[in-house]
Amino acid sequence: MEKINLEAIQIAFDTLQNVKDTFSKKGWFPATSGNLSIRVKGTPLEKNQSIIAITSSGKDKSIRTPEDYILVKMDGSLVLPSNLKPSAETLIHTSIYQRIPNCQAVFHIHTIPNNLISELYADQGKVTFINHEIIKAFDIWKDNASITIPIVENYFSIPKLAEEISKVIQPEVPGVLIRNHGIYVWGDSDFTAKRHLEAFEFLFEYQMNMYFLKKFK
Ligand SMILES: CSCCC(=O)C(=O)COP(=O)(O)O
Ligand SMILES: [Zn+2]
Repeated sequence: MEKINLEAIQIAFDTLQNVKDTFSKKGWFPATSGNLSIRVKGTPLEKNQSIIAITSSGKDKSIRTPEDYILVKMDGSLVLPSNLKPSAETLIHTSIYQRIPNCQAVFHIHTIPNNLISELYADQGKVTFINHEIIKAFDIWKDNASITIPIVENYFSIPKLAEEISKVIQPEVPGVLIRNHGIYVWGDSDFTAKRHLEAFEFLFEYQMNMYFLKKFK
């Protein structure tokens, strides 16, 4: 059995609970969608030895239960025997931890704005935002700042989806859109991942509103 610090597990579960409650209040987990994870063990350099705490699959994420989180290894297997099922999208989380140096938290949500933007710009495979103050939330501090987020197709096979995501993501842009599915974001802490997610959702809502304003003016 893996040696894991019990205190680290408790901190990770408590953190995920706070994030889950906060996102749930924003309506960011419709119809049991979405999943969250935090690295519990292993430094970013020991990518394959890492252990993450991740949300269980198919739960109503607005409700707290003792079965909400589970520990998994980088191959998606459980650290301890359990009847609980980790997120069906666990392999997307583990591939992001393995691909991105310093990744400590990965959050995934489905919203109308992120789905609409992913569909509107799917043919380009990316969407760029320029000259928004909120781009500073991605630690980009310059005039005429821009950020381009990649968009991948929504494959039914999670290993295939994880592989496609792994191919397009870059450490400098902490997110990826999946067409008509949702967004994955990450950060070097849960605080940073949350900031990135809020900034992306702000940009998507802005762009969506601007699209309709221009169409009907
Ligand atoms: C009704 S949501 C379909 C699955 C999904 O996309 C998702 O984000 C939730 O999956 P999980 O297994 O993590 O609950
Ligand atoms: Zn999803």
